[in-house]
Amino acid sequence: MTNIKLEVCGGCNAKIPQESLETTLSSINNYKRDDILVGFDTMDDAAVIKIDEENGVVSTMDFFPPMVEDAFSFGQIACANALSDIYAMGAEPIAGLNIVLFPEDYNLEILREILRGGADKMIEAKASLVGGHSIHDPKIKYGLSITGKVDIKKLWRNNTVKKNDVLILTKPLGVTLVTNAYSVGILGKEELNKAIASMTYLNKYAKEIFEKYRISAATDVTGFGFLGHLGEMLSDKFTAIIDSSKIPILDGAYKAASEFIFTKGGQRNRMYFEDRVEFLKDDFVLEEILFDPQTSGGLLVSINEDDAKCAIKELRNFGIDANIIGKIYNKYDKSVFIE
Ligand SMILES: Nc1ncnc2c1ncn2[C@@H]1O[C@H](COP(=O)(O)OP(=O)(O)OP(=O)(O)O)[C@@H](O)[C@H]1O
Ligand SMILES: [Mg+2]
Repeated sequence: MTNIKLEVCGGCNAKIPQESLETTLSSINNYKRDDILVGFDTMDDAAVIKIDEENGVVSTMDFFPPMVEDAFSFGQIACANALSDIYAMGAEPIAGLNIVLFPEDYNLEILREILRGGADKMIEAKASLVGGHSIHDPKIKYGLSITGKVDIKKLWRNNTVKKNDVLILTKPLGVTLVTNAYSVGILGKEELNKAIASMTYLNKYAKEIFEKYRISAATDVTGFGFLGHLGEMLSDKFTAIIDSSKIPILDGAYKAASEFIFTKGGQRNRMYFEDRVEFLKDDFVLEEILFDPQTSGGLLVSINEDDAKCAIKELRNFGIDANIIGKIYNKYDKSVFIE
């Protein structure tokens, strides 16, 4: 154990914005193999390689700077976040490689704690750590590349929502607002600990429940915020009407946004997406929460309306505070309406 506190500067708030990523990637030449089922062109959560008519290999990587001071918790969060993209594809994680950037003059006890945190979540996921890569760098960054497997007929893509489906979100929003508000003394340990508990919670459990139902599309809500990731799901073909009163929100997030704890990532997300959304309510604080970048956020799924009530019941019985938060319609002038 170490009591040394990490410098907090990141999580998914550190991600390069959606627009910059899309324009940069679209200009890169790429060799197209027939067995690549999902690449980066649809901005999905992970890549999928077809092995045969039934089996696919799923591959993803994620790393970022710390968003909490405690090294063990940071390791847990980074690993839960990396695993999450596998669950968002409806897949099962098999193996992980650690990605470590660590300052030359830092106490190695800190690194051990970060790696212990990551290993703890790999064990919970029943996935094996099989290696990694470690270099010196002026700022700590940690994450994993995860490989998983999937039945390709049951693969969940991010942009295949169906009209009349409803949307379920499995974790509360507001983690970057809460962690930033804690850093400047506006919120206390109680709110921070709830945010950490949410970020370390594996999406494995929600995924295993959703597998029993008709899911047409899924993603995890991370750096581009709830609205950015919802936008990827809708592409330019569908519109969602969201009932904001049903959106789960972390304790303290509303207070943080009311006290003008605006995050850089949240402002970037707003600039990218605000033209596609109509807020039917006058609530600027709620808007900030919907644009807030999430680290290790919940699954956002598009599910058959007839299945949704049973799925919600099962999620709640399991202790996951999920709600039906909206519905999918044919494309209207805006992509999202917030009621
Ligand atoms: N430098 C890069 N080169 C090629 N593809 C990239 C690069 N950075 C991101 N991508 C791809 O862009 C898409 C969107 O990336 P992004 O990191 O937002 O997805 P994600 O892994 O679902 O995010 P998160 O881990 O926050 O859930 C993914 O398909 C990802 O593989
Ligand atoms: Mg993702």
